[in-house]
Amino acid sequence: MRPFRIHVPASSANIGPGFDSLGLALGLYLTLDVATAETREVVQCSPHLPEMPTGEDHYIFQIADQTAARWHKELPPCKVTLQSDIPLARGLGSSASAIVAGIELANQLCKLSLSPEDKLTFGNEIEGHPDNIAPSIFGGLMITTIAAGSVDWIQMPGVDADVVVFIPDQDLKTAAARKVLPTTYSRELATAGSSVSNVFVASLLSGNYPMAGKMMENDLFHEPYRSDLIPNYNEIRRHAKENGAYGTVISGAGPTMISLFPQGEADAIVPQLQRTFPAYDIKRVAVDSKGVNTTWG
Ligand SMILES: Nc1ncnc2c1ncn2[C@@H]1O[C@H](COP(=O)(O)OP(=O)(O)OP(=O)(O)O)[C@@H](O)[C@H]1O
Ligand SMILES: N[C@@H](CCO)C(=O)O
Repeated sequence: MRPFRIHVPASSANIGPGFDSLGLALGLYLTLDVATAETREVVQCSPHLPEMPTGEDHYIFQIADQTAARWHKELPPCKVTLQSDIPLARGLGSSASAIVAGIELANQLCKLSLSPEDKLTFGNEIEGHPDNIAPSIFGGLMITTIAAGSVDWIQMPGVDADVVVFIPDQDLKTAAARKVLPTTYSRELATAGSSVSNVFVASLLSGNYPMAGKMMENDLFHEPYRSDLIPNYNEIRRHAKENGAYGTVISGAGPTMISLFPQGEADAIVPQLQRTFPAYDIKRVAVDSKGVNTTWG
């Protein structure tokens, strides 16, 4: 087998009112270098990948095994060297990137010829919602739903804005951040919340970013319940707005926050934001437009 490399982008889900539906692929990557070996082995070379099982039990191998089994194949042994720019449990889709990596690993090793739709459907079954899985597979801005009985999606190439992330030095597991959400919403709230989401997506499509920013900051489905879990939630939103941001929201389930700024303006503003919030890693990140990508050595 020729060695190969799998590149999977990070993602930011929800983007405010698009709870469990919207996700943007980001130019931070989980990278797997895969080579022939007698037994399974994982070598991790990144501070973002802390203590984890390095053999049979590694999460990515578990997903690859499930994928192979689903298509009636067995995963052959291999050595995987992992590198990652994606901090774990920060709201940047690390779990989805690991799931997509496992699916793609099985796809290549077992020659499954999976389509992007196959990967999305299976990845969504594992993660339970498609808003991180879809951008990690396709790239760009993904608008998804599972409400019509399948995973249906529309892809936009990206956003005409600069994306800035505020990554705190603490984690928040998605499961914990989902526990604080209501199990049901009234018709009044669901109507209002989905109307905000409708206007948000329409604003992005029509290029009305001031309106998009206003809608971003008016989510009714998750942000009001999670804001107390997010350090400096109000301060970051206010400060970003004072410095020209269209809008700032929780990235995924948090605790990272993400802002959209007018295109070309973020690089000048980031140093000032970093001085105000020194405990954070604040940076402009590109939007990834390719999604999961395999290259052969
Ligand atoms: N590269 C990886 N290898 C193995 N396990 C991983 C990897 N990346 C993520 N995980 C698992 O996923 C968990 C984090 O998933 P979680 O859904 O809580 O956060 P997230 O995906 O980073 O954030 P969000 O879903 O809000 O964007 C980690 O604690 C770890 O168990
Ligand atoms: N839509 C998900 C994204 C994080 O996995 C949530 O907000 O819980």
